Amino acid sequence: MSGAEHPAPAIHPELKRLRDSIDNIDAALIYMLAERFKCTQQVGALKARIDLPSSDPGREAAQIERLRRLAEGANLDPDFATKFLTFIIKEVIRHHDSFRAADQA
Ligand SMILES: O=C(O)C(=O)C[C@]1(C(=O)O)C=C[C@@H](O)C=C1
Repeated sequence: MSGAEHPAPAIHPELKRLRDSIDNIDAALIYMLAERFKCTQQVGALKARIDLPSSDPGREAAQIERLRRLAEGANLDPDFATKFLTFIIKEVIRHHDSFRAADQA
């Protein structure tokens, strides 16, 4: 069925404006995450070179404490901020581990 027979319904202008902002914010998040992973990739290489473990629970605890404080100040749920950071760090540790495994192969 062609789009001409079923044209998309008109979108409310306020919903369109809000969705445009959401799309910009989502793009910024992607670019920021990509930059963060570029950094952590270098950290992973350094840690493999100087023989440090992939994870650093003390550093993570400090990061979580700091982000929870920032989240509270920004009216964002601190538990969500914790979950979000923990999710990202878990992926970083996976990258560190696979870098080390490839390096030792
Ligand atoms: O700072 C480090 O040591 C990292 O490896 C980076 C990072 C992070 O993504 O922020 C990841 C794993 C560590 O457990 C702590 C922090």
